[in-house]
Amino acid sequence: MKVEITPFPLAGTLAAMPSKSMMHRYLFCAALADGPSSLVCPVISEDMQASMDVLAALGASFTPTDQGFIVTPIPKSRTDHPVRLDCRESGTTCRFLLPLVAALGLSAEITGSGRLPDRPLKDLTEALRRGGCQVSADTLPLSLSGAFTGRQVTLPGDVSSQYISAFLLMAPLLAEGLTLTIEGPLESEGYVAMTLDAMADYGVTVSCTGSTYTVQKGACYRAPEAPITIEGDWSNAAFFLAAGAIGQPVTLTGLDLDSRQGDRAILDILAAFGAHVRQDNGAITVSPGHLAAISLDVSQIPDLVPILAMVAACAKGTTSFKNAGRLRLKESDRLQATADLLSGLGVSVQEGPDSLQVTGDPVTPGQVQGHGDHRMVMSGAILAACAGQGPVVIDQAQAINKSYPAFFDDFAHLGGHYHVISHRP
Ligand SMILES: O=C(O)C1=C[C@@H](OP(=O)(O)O)[C@@H](O)[C@H](O)C1
Ligand SMILES: C=C(OP(=O)(O)O)C(=O)O
Repeated sequence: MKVEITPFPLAGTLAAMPSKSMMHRYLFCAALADGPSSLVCPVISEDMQASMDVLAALGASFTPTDQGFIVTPIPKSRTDHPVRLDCRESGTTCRFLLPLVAALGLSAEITGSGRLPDRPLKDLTEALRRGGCQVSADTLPLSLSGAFTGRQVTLPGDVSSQYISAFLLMAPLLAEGLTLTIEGPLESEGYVAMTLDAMADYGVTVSCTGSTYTVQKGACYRAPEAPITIEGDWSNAAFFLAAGAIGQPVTLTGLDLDSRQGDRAILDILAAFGAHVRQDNGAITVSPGHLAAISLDVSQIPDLVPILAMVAACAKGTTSFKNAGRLRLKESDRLQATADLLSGLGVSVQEGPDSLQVTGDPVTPGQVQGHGDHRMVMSGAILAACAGQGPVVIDQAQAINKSYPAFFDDFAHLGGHYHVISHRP
């Protein structure tokens, strides 16, 4: 899909959509629980659906309710036939799935699409092999068989936190429990905290000493009686909060200020740029200020970088993003894609191996690539609407469905002007 954005600042109030990352975690916990549980999540993105589909292929079932689903867990007795599991483009689904299949002792063919087959899995596949599994390759597609019999795992902290979340999530299925040690600094730490929170809501306590996590023998996921409501998504709310910083005031509701989501840092960062941030009875309003360049270490907040780079394009001076190397491992090479998008719209940008420097400049009209990446499309749309000086065309805009299917509806709700030029992917 190709869309054309005509400049017109966004303004008004919006409800945050449910967190994709939290939903993935609750889906996996619910699918492994000792009975059915209810998840309240009124909007389902493609990535959430990918997790639901692979869990359904393993035997879980999802019965729609008014606002979400009752999840009936994977039965204890399962077929031994190899299953085919398609993770589509969802890195979280894929990383969470591999150790789960191994813990269940199943055989599976695991596939993915888009950029997922190019994204790294090696530390995960090697850990599984050390635990006794057979894994045919270190990227998708791959086949996996043999039960995981390891009792301890060591994983790097600086490639993907999803590896760590994945082994923690499967640990309660192991008869002897699991000790997981993280080597080196832990990046994207908030995502591991989110995993621990979801596990705790399903009755599993993980102890942590320094960089070692332990799930004790006998741990077991217990279905909570009360429905679990998936909290608002800070990573996606960030697009519209940023619109508030560079255009006109925007208010978001449904976000938890005490959330474990690392991307709630968007508020402090926008304030550091010079935007005005106000909280009032759970509603968060961001209004423009005199934006000036800042310097950011983004090792804990990789998903915020594309939209923050758009804010930087509207700030006086040169903003630098450092420790951004893992952005190259996402749905696109997001450092290159961000640099391409900004330079395509006349903004000065310098890309380093793991850094980006963006200088505030007028945003010219133009045609840019969405790189098949939801966060690139949404970033480009916000910049074009709030700071553009003429129409901006973005291709592959259907990528938004990966995390935020209602993005353009919400964009229009806030007054944004877009029209679809072509429906072809
Ligand atoms: O666990 C998760 O839900 C995620 C972890 C992060 O990945 P990395 O830890 O690989 O950086 C983040 O970028 C991704 O969008 C979602
Ligand atoms: C990187 C992302 O997700 P995943 O790793 O699950 O594909 C994302 O949503 O930006």
